Amino acid sequence: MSTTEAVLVSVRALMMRYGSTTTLEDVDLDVPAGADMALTGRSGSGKTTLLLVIAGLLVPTQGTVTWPGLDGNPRVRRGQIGMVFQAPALMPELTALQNVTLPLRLRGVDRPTAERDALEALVAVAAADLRDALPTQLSGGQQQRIAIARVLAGRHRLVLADEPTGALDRAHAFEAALALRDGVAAVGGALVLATHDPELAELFDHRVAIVDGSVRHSVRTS
Ligand SMILES: Nc1ncnc2c1ncn2[C@@H]1O[C@H](COP(=O)(O)OP(=O)(O)OP(=O)(O)O)[C@@H](O)[C@H]1O
Repeated sequence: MSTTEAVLVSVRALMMRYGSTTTLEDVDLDVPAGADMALTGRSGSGKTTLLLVIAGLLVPTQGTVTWPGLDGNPRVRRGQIGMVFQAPALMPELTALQNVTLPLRLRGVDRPTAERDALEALVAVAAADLRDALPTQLSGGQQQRIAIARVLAGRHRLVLADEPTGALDRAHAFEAALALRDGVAAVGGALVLATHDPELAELFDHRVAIVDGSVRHSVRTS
Protein backbone atom coordinates (compact mmCIF):
# COMPACT_ATOMS: atom_id res chain seq x y z
CA MET A 1 0.00 0.00 0.00
CA SER A 2 1.34 3.43 -0.86
CA THR A 3 2.11 5.62 2.14
CA THR A 4 0.36 8.52 0.45
CA GLU A 5 -2.91 6.60 0.16
CA ALA A 6 -5.55 7.90 2.58
CA VAL A 7 -6.60 5.42 5.22
CA LEU A 8 -10.30 5.35 6.10
CA VAL A 9 -10.09 2.98 9.05
CA SER A 10 -7.11 1.89 11.09
CA VAL A 11 -7.24 -1.07 13.47
CA ARG A 12 -4.29 -1.60 15.81
CA ALA A 13 -3.44 -4.43 18.20
CA LEU A 14 -7.07 -5.45 18.25
CA MET A 15 -8.12 -8.21 20.62
CA MET A 16 -11.70 -9.37 20.79
CA ARG A 17 -12.85 -11.78 23.43
CA TYR A 18 -16.32 -13.12 24.10
CA GLY A 19 -16.39 -14.56 27.62
CA SER A 20 -13.31 -16.74 27.88
CA THR A 21 -13.02 -17.23 24.09
CA THR A 22 -10.59 -15.07 22.17
CA THR A 23 -11.91 -14.55 18.62
CA LEU A 24 -9.36 -12.05 17.28
CA GLU A 25 -5.90 -11.34 18.58
CA ASP A 26 -3.25 -8.77 17.73
CA VAL A 27 -5.02 -7.66 14.55
CA ASP A 28 -3.64 -4.68 12.63
CA LEU A 29 -5.53 -3.59 9.54
CA ASP A 30 -5.83 -0.45 7.43
CA VAL A 31 -8.70 0.08 4.99
CA PRO A 32 -7.45 2.44 2.27
CA ALA A 33 -9.83 4.94 0.68
CA GLY A 34 -11.35 3.58 -2.50
CA ALA A 35 -10.09 0.04 -1.91
CA ASP A 36 -11.92 -3.21 -2.50
CA MET A 37 -11.15 -5.75 0.20
CA ALA A 38 -12.38 -9.30 0.67
CA LEU A 39 -12.41 -10.71 4.17
CA THR A 40 -12.26 -14.49 4.30
CA GLY A 41 -12.22 -17.06 7.07
CA ARG A 42 -14.11 -20.15 8.08
CA SER A 43 -17.46 -19.87 9.84
CA GLY A 44 -16.95 -18.45 13.33
CA SER A 45 -13.50 -17.06 12.52
CA GLY A 46 -14.51 -13.49 13.36
CA LYS A 47 -15.46 -11.83 10.06
CA THR A 48 -18.67 -10.29 11.42
CA THR A 49 -16.85 -9.27 14.59
CA LEU A 50 -14.18 -7.43 12.59
CA LEU A 51 -16.78 -5.70 10.38
CA LEU A 52 -18.68 -4.50 13.45
CA VAL A 53 -15.46 -3.16 14.98
CA ILE A 54 -14.62 -1.36 11.72
CA ALA A 55 -18.14 0.14 11.72
CA GLY A 56 -17.68 1.35 15.29
CA LEU A 57 -20.64 -0.75 16.44
CA LEU A 58 -18.56 -3.08 18.64
CA VAL A 59 -15.92 -1.89 21.08
CA PRO A 60 -12.81 -4.09 21.06
CA THR A 61 -11.73 -5.83 24.25
CA GLN A 62 -8.27 -4.37 23.67
CA GLY A 63 -6.61 -2.28 20.98
CA THR A 64 -7.80 0.69 19.01
CA VAL A 65 -9.87 1.51 15.97
CA THR A 66 -9.67 4.98 14.44
CA TRP A 67 -11.20 6.48 11.31
CA PRO A 68 -8.56 8.92 10.01
CA GLY A 69 -10.22 9.25 6.60
CA LEU A 70 -13.78 9.60 7.88
CA ASP A 71 -15.57 12.30 9.86
CA GLY A 72 -14.50 12.79 13.49
CA ASN A 73 -18.11 13.13 14.62
CA PRO A 74 -19.45 9.58 15.19
CA ARG A 75 -22.96 10.54 14.05
CA VAL A 76 -21.72 11.97 10.77
CA ARG A 77 -19.30 9.05 10.39
CA ARG A 78 -22.11 6.52 10.73
CA GLY A 79 -23.76 8.10 7.70
CA GLN A 80 -20.53 7.70 5.75
CA ILE A 81 -20.56 3.95 6.34
CA GLY A 82 -23.12 1.71 4.61
CA MET A 83 -23.82 -1.88 5.57
CA VAL A 84 -25.35 -4.81 3.75
CA PHE A 85 -26.08 -8.18 5.33
CA GLN A 86 -26.87 -11.72 4.24
CA ALA A 87 -30.61 -11.16 4.76
CA PRO A 88 -31.88 -8.37 2.48
CA ALA A 89 -34.20 -6.89 5.17
CA LEU A 90 -36.44 -4.99 2.77
CA MET A 91 -39.55 -3.18 3.95
CA PRO A 92 -42.36 -5.56 2.84
CA GLU A 93 -44.95 -2.88 2.11
CA LEU A 94 -42.67 -0.82 -0.12
CA THR A 95 -41.78 -1.43 -3.76
CA ALA A 96 -38.18 -2.08 -4.77
CA LEU A 97 -37.75 1.53 -5.84
CA GLN A 98 -39.28 2.83 -2.61
CA ASN A 99 -36.98 0.56 -0.57
CA VAL A 100 -33.93 1.99 -2.31
CA THR A 101 -35.24 5.55 -2.07
CA LEU A 102 -36.24 5.40 1.61
CA PRO A 103 -32.80 5.88 3.27
CA LEU A 104 -32.12 8.83 0.96
CA ARG A 105 -35.45 10.46 1.82
CA LEU A 106 -34.77 9.89 5.54
CA ARG A 107 -31.46 11.70 5.06
CA GLY A 108 -33.35 14.66 3.66
CA VAL A 109 -32.66 14.14 -0.05
CA ASP A 110 -35.51 15.58 -2.15
CA ARG A 111 -37.74 13.06 -3.92
CA PRO A 112 -36.62 13.62 -7.57
CA THR A 113 -32.93 13.36 -6.62
CA ALA A 114 -33.55 10.33 -4.40
CA GLU A 115 -35.50 8.56 -7.14
CA ARG A 116 -32.87 9.37 -9.75
CA ASP A 117 -30.07 8.00 -7.54
CA ALA A 118 -32.17 4.96 -6.58
CA LEU A 119 -32.91 4.15 -10.22
CA GLU A 120 -29.24 4.52 -11.12
CA ALA A 121 -28.39 2.03 -8.36
CA LEU A 122 -31.09 -0.39 -9.57
CA VAL A 123 -29.60 -0.18 -13.07
CA ALA A 124 -26.13 -0.95 -11.60
CA VAL A 125 -27.44 -4.25 -10.21
CA ALA A 126 -29.53 -5.02 -13.34
CA ALA A 127 -32.78 -4.65 -11.41
CA ALA A 128 -34.37 -1.56 -12.97
CA ASP A 129 -37.20 -3.73 -14.34
CA LEU A 130 -38.07 -4.76 -10.77
CA ARG A 131 -38.65 -1.19 -9.56
CA ASP A 132 -42.40 -1.56 -8.99
CA ALA A 133 -42.33 -5.05 -7.46
CA LEU A 134 -43.00 -5.71 -3.80
CA PRO A 135 -40.40 -7.86 -1.97
CA THR A 136 -42.86 -10.78 -1.74
CA GLN A 137 -43.02 -10.82 -5.55
CA LEU A 138 -39.23 -11.19 -5.81
CA SER A 139 -36.91 -14.17 -5.48
CA GLY A 140 -34.29 -14.19 -2.72
CA GLY A 141 -31.60 -13.25 -5.22
CA GLN A 142 -33.65 -10.40 -6.62
CA GLN A 143 -34.34 -9.12 -3.10
CA GLN A 144 -30.64 -9.16 -2.36
CA ARG A 145 -29.92 -7.16 -5.51
CA ILE A 146 -32.40 -4.54 -4.25
CA ALA A 147 -30.60 -4.49 -0.88
CA ILE A 148 -27.30 -4.00 -2.71
CA ALA A 149 -28.84 -1.18 -4.78
CA ARG A 150 -30.05 0.41 -1.53
CA VAL A 151 -26.53 0.59 -0.15
CA LEU A 152 -25.09 1.74 -3.50
CA ALA A 153 -27.60 4.60 -3.68
CA GLY A 154 -26.22 5.89 -0.38
CA ARG A 155 -22.85 6.68 -2.07
CA HIS A 156 -21.03 5.89 1.17
CA ARG A 157 -17.29 6.42 1.68
CA LEU A 158 -17.13 2.90 3.08
CA VAL A 159 -19.43 -0.08 2.56
CA LEU A 160 -19.24 -3.11 4.84
CA ALA A 161 -20.88 -6.24 3.45
CA ASP A 162 -21.34 -9.34 5.59
CA GLU A 163 -21.75 -12.38 3.32
CA PRO A 164 -24.27 -10.38 1.25
CA THR A 165 -24.44 -13.05 -1.43
CA GLY A 166 -24.19 -16.07 0.88
CA ALA A 167 -27.76 -17.19 0.20
CA LEU A 168 -27.40 -17.05 -3.60
CA ASP A 169 -26.20 -19.71 -6.01
CA ARG A 170 -22.58 -19.27 -7.03
CA ALA A 171 -23.13 -17.60 -10.41
CA HIS A 172 -25.57 -15.08 -8.96
CA ALA A 173 -23.37 -14.57 -5.89
CA PHE A 174 -20.40 -13.61 -8.05
CA GLU A 175 -22.53 -11.35 -10.23
CA ALA A 176 -24.07 -9.55 -7.23
CA ALA A 177 -20.76 -9.21 -5.37
CA LEU A 178 -19.05 -7.76 -8.42
CA ALA A 179 -21.95 -5.36 -9.02
CA LEU A 180 -21.49 -4.23 -5.43
CA ARG A 181 -17.72 -3.90 -5.85
CA ASP A 182 -18.00 -1.96 -9.10
CA GLY A 183 -20.90 0.19 -7.86
CA VAL A 184 -19.00 1.23 -4.74
CA ALA A 185 -15.87 1.92 -6.83
CA ALA A 186 -17.91 4.05 -9.25
CA VAL A 187 -18.63 6.57 -6.47
CA GLY A 188 -15.08 6.40 -5.10
CA GLY A 189 -16.00 4.39 -2.01
CA ALA A 190 -14.20 1.53 -0.32
CA LEU A 191 -15.73 -1.91 0.15
CA VAL A 192 -14.94 -4.56 2.74
CA LEU A 193 -16.84 -7.74 1.88
CA ALA A 194 -16.87 -10.85 4.07
CA THR A 195 -17.16 -14.07 2.10
CA HIS A 196 -16.68 -17.79 2.58
CA ASP A 197 -15.65 -18.12 -1.05
CA PRO A 198 -11.89 -17.91 -1.73
CA GLU A 199 -12.48 -17.73 -5.50
CA LEU A 200 -14.67 -14.67 -5.07
CA ALA A 201 -12.02 -13.14 -2.79
CA GLU A 202 -9.45 -13.61 -5.58
CA LEU A 203 -11.34 -11.01 -7.60
CA PHE A 204 -10.59 -8.31 -5.01
CA ASP A 205 -7.43 -6.18 -4.89
CA HIS A 206 -7.07 -6.61 -1.12
CA ARG A 207 -7.57 -9.98 0.53
CA VAL A 208 -7.64 -10.33 4.28
CA ALA A 209 -7.76 -13.88 5.62
CA ILE A 210 -8.62 -14.54 9.25
CA VAL A 211 -6.87 -17.72 10.41
CA ASP A 212 -6.88 -18.74 14.06
CA GLY A 213 -7.70 -15.22 15.20
CA SER A 214 -4.92 -13.51 13.22
CA VAL A 215 -5.19 -11.70 9.89
CA ARG A 216 -3.05 -12.06 6.80
CA HIS A 217 -3.39 -9.20 4.34
CA SER A 218 -2.35 -9.62 0.71
CA VAL A 219 -2.59 -7.00 -2.01
CA ARG A 220 -2.76 -7.60 -5.74
CA THR A 221 0.37 -6.17 -7.30
CA SER A 222 -0.33 -6.57 -11.02
N1 LIG B 1 -22.24 -11.57 20.99
C1 LIG B 1 -21.50 -12.68 21.09
N2 LIG B 1 -21.41 -13.36 22.26
C2 LIG B 1 -20.64 -14.45 22.36
N3 LIG B 1 -19.92 -14.98 21.35
C3 LIG B 1 -19.99 -14.36 20.17
C4 LIG B 1 -20.77 -13.18 19.97
N4 LIG B 1 -20.63 -12.78 18.67
C5 LIG B 1 -19.79 -13.68 18.10
N5 LIG B 1 -19.41 -14.62 18.98
C6 LIG B 1 -18.49 -15.74 18.71
O1 LIG B 1 -17.30 -15.21 18.13
C7 LIG B 1 -16.85 -16.04 17.08
C8 LIG B 1 -16.76 -15.24 15.79
O2 LIG B 1 -18.09 -14.94 15.35
P1 LIG B 1 -18.35 -14.10 14.03
O3 LIG B 1 -19.82 -14.03 13.84
O4 LIG B 1 -17.59 -12.84 14.11
O5 LIG B 1 -17.68 -15.06 12.93
P2 LIG B 1 -17.91 -15.13 11.36
O6 LIG B 1 -16.57 -15.42 10.76
O7 LIG B 1 -18.62 -13.91 10.88
O8 LIG B 1 -18.85 -16.39 11.20
P3 LIG B 1 -19.89 -16.77 10.02
O9 LIG B 1 -19.06 -16.91 8.77
O10 LIG B 1 -20.46 -18.08 10.47
O11 LIG B 1 -20.91 -15.68 9.96
C9 LIG B 1 -17.80 -17.23 17.01
O12 LIG B 1 -17.25 -18.29 17.73
C10 LIG B 1 -19.05 -16.70 17.69
O13 LIG B 1 -19.75 -17.74 18.33
